[in-house]
Amino acid sequence: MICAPLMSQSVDQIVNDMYQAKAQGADVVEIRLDCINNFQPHQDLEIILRNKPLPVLIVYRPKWEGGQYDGDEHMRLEALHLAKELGADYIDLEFKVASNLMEEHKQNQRGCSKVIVSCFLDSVTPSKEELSHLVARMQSTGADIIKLVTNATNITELARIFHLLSHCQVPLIAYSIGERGLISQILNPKFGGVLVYGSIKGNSVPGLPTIDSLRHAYEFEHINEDTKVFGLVSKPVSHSKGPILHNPTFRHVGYNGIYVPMFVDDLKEFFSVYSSPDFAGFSIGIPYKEAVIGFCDEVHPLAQSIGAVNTIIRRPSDRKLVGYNTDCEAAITAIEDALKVFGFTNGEAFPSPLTARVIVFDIDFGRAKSLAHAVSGEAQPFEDLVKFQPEKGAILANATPLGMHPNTDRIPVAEVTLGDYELVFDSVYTPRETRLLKEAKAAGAIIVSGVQMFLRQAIGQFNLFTGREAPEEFMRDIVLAKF
Ligand SMILES: O=C1C[C@@](O)(C(=O)O)C[C@@H](O)[C@@H]1O
Repeated sequence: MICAPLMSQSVDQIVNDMYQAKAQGADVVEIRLDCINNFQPHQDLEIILRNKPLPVLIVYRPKWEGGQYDGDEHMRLEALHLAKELGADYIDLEFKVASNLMEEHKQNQRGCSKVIVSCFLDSVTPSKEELSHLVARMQSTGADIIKLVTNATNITELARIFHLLSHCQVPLIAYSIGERGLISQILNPKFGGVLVYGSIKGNSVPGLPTIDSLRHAYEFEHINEDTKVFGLVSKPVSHSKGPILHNPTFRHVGYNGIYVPMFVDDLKEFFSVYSSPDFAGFSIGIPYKEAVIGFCDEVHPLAQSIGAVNTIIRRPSDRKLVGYNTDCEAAITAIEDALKVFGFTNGEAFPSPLTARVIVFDIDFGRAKSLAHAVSGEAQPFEDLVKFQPEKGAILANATPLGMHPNTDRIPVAEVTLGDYELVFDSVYTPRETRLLKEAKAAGAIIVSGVQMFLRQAIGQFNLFTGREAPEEFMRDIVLAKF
């Protein structure tokens, strides 16, 4: 189930939000009474519960547990009792007070709300043993459902939450908030969680995905214990459009897979913790494409010669991590295809753009030299790029993240020279048309967006991930419609 937390300050707005949550695909709404201005328990609860279009979970969070209520504790608990009497489907009791209150709750026969005993740990996720002790203590309160939330500082902590979810005997809501915690929410149904939180549009709650992304980008309802997990290992990772391309494509071909963003701080720790066959493959993004080679058991010769891996699969026969590079062909064919469209082939076999004279600029001159050496080109100092005058008809390729969201006003070369390029290619794909491409188009150059490369590298990845032929037209249509 997806639960929408509603934190509006007025009761009218809450009623409105409940309907929106339903329309967007929530199964339950959580009403945060502590966020309501001048809250009048009887009157406000009656309006909310009389108008509920979905099951309602009532939370009245005190300041000592991260909420906004700092009034009298007795009145707070009274309001929760009242919510029960007035027909709340669930009420949330903080673990710190739950043991004293559960007896009272059980004896109070009015209303039939289920009780969620909750605990928020604003710290590193505890060890497996500590977590299971904590859950056992929470369970002993007599809770119907247990809720445990942590604030992960590293994606590897989430494995402990997955372990807890798959071994717990009582209904459990468990996840971690924040960018590093995101996959604990998305993958919840795979490991047996009963409920995750998703915010309604325009009302985003820090650290939570939106209902829309759970329903549409991740197609949450299709995830089950057999779902194979694929992820983009990167830092940062939230800009990636991989999920909105790979997930619908998995569904389209009937493959039980899910593709998620993985905010990774430490490759070594990551690969040692997520070593089960459930984690079947990875895209590798900035800044790890070179370093990740050291964690592959085998590397395809092309990727080896490039010195960069952007795709890893865990080979099912022996679980070995095998690294590939789908970026290289994607970049070259994106440029070649654009040149063909503009009639540069004359019906003859078209030579690769890389057969031309290659000049390499890099802020690290040593790296520029070694790349230039590998492609029989020449390196020039980065400082000279601003005054670099290309030959007429040259191709410019930006292979750096410069101009990528959020620093979209950056441009790597002097604008006055852009008119001298026949074609300008940008490997950046967020935004679709970078400032470099806009200026190049205005100067009359053919432009090739990083989206073209992104699509082609993703097609290559899909083939490797699934062992099936990627539905290229389908993927192209998604890119056209959604990017
Ligand atoms: O460079 C890219 C883009 C990417 O990092 C992403 O943003 O989804 C995914 C990588 O596989 C690919 O090589």
